[in-house]
Amino acid sequence: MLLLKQFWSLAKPYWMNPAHWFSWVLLFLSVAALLSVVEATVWLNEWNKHFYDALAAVDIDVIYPLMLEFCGIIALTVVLMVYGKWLQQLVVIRWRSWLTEQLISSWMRDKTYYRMTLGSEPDNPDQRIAEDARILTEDSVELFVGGIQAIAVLIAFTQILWDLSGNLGFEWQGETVHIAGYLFWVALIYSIIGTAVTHFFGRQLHGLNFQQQRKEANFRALLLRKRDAAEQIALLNGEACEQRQLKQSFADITGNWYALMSREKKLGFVINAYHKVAMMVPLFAGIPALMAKTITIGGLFQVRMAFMKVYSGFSWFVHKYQNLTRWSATVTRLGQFTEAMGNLAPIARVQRKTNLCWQNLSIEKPNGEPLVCNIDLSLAPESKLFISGVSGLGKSTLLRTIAGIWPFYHGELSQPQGHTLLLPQRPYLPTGSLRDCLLYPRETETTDSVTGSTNKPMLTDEFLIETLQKVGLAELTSQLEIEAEWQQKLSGGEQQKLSLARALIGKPDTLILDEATSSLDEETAIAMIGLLQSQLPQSTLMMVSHQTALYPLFERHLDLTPYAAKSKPSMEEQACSVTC
Ligand SMILES: Nc1ncnc2c1ncn2[C@@H]1O[C@H](COP(=O)(O)OP(=O)(O)OP(=O)(O)O)[C@@H](O)[C@H]1O
Repeated sequence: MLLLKQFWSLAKPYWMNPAHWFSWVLLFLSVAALLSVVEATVWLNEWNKHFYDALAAVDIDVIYPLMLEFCGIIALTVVLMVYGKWLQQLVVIRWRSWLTEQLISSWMRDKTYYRMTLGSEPDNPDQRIAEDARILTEDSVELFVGGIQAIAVLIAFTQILWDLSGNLGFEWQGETVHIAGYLFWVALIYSIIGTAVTHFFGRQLHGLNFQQQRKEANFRALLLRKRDAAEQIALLNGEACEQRQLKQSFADITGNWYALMSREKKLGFVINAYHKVAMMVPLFAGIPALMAKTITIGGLFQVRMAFMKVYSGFSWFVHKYQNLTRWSATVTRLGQFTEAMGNLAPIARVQRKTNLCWQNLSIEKPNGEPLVCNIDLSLAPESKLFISGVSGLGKSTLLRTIAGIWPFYHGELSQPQGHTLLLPQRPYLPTGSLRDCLLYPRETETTDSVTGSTNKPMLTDEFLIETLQKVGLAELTSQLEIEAEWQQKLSGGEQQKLSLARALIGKPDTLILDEATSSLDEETAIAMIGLLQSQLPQSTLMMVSHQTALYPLFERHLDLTPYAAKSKPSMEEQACSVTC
C-alpha cells in the first residue's frame, strides 16, 4: 500500500497535468495497438482449429488459403506489436525527460544538493536521478501496458476456453457430476498455485534488488572519486589502499549478488518448471474431451492455445515477478529521495541591508556542536576586512553562513545589497574551454546566426585577455577556446589566479575570499589582493587567510579566537599532548 502511495506521488504530477495530454494520447494508442494484437491472436486461434483439422484431413484445397491467411495475420500482428512498442518507448522518454528535469531542478533549487550533504542524505543522488528515473518510467509503462494486455487476453480467451471445454462429466459417489468450462478452472487453479509459489520463493527479491542497486552505485561513485583525486593518490602512492577499498566495495556487490543469484535460482526452478508443465497441461486435460469425441485434433490445439493464453493472463504476475521487484525497489529509492528533498527545512533567507551586520551571531556544526558564539560586527559598504583564527575554528563556516548556504546559526545576520561572490580555497573549474572556466557560472555568450546579435552583453575577448594578463596568466591568453580538464592541467596557484580573474570579470558588490591565495607565494598574493582592491574599489572585501603578510592591506581585522565556543589547543599544546 505504501509502495503504491509512493508511486502515485511520483507519477501524479506528470500524469495529472493537463499539459501532458499528448502522452495520454500516445499511451492510449500504444494500448490500442497491443489490444489489437490480442484480437489478432483470437483470429489466429480460430485459424489453428481450421488448419489442424485440414491437416488431419489432408485437405490441400483448404490448407493453401489458410497458409495465406496465416501470413496476413502474422504481418498484421508484427506491425501492431512493433508500433505498440514504439509508442510505448515514446511515452517513456517523454515522461523520463520530464521526471529527470523535475528531479534536477528540485535538487538544484535552494542549494538542496549541498544542504542534503549536511544531514543524513539518501545515498548516491546521481544514481537516483539518472538510473532510477529511467527504471521507474520504463518499468511503470511496460507493467501498465502489459497488465492491460494480460487482462484483455484473459477476457478474450476465457470465453473461448469456456466454450471449447464443454462439460466434463464423471462419476462421483454413484452420481454423475458435470463441470462446465473445466479447462478454464484448470487454468485458474494452476495459475493461482503458480503465483503463490512464485511469491513464496521470490518475496525477498525486493530487498536484495534494492541493496544491489545501492551497492552498484557506491562502487561507481568510489571509482569516480579515484579519478577526481588521481594526482593526490599517485603522489601519496595510495594505490594499494585504493585497491583494497575498491575490492571491498566490489565484494559488497558480489556478496549481495550471490544472495540474489541463490533466490533467483530457486525462483528459476519454480518459474521454468511451471511454464514447461503449462504447455502440456491443456493437452493432458483435454484428453477426456477428445476421448468423448466432443473435440477434434484441431479443436485440441485450439484448446491448447486458448489455455496458454488464459494461463498467461492469470500468470502475468509470475512472468513479471522480477520486473516487479526491481520496479518496487526503484519506487522506494526515488520516493525516499524526493521525500528527503521535500523534508529539508526551508532555507533561511539572509536579510539584505546596506551594511553587513552580525549581532549575537552564533554558528554550530550540523550536529549542534557550537563553533563560534556571539559575534557582533557591522561593516559599511566598500570596507576591507581580514579575518583570522586558528585552523578548525569555524572561519570557513562563518563565510558559508554569510553566503547563505550554512543554515546552522542563530542571531542577527544581514548581507549587503547586490551581488556576492565567494571564492573558495580550491576553485571549481568545470569541464570545457578555458573561457567556460573563466566565465563560470555565467553561460558563455552565443551569437545569433541570423541577426548576428548576442543573447547577453558580450564580454569581449580583449577584456578576457587583459584580465588574464592582469592576474599573471598571460601564457593562457591564446588558449581561451581550448577544451581540457583544466582542474588537472593548471597548478594550484594558477587555478587560484583564474578564480581571482572571475572576480575581476564579475565585479561583485561583496567579494568573500576563503584562503583564495593560499597557493600563491606571499609576493604574488599581496599583488593579487592589491589588484582586486584597485580594480574593485567599490566592492566590500572580506578575506579569511593564514597569510599574515596580507594583513596590512586591510583596514579592519577580526580575530575569531575570542569567539571560539571552546578554545582550540595551540600547536605547542597539541605537540605537548602528543609527547606527554
Ligand atoms: N559539512 C560539515 N559537516 C560537519 N562538520 C563540518 C562541516 N564543515 C565543517 N565542519 C566542521 O566545522 C569545524 C570548522 O570548520 P571550518 O572549515 O570552518 O574551519 P576553519 O576555521 O576554516 O579551518 P581552516 O583554517 O583549517 O580552514 C571543523 O571542525 C569541521 O570539521
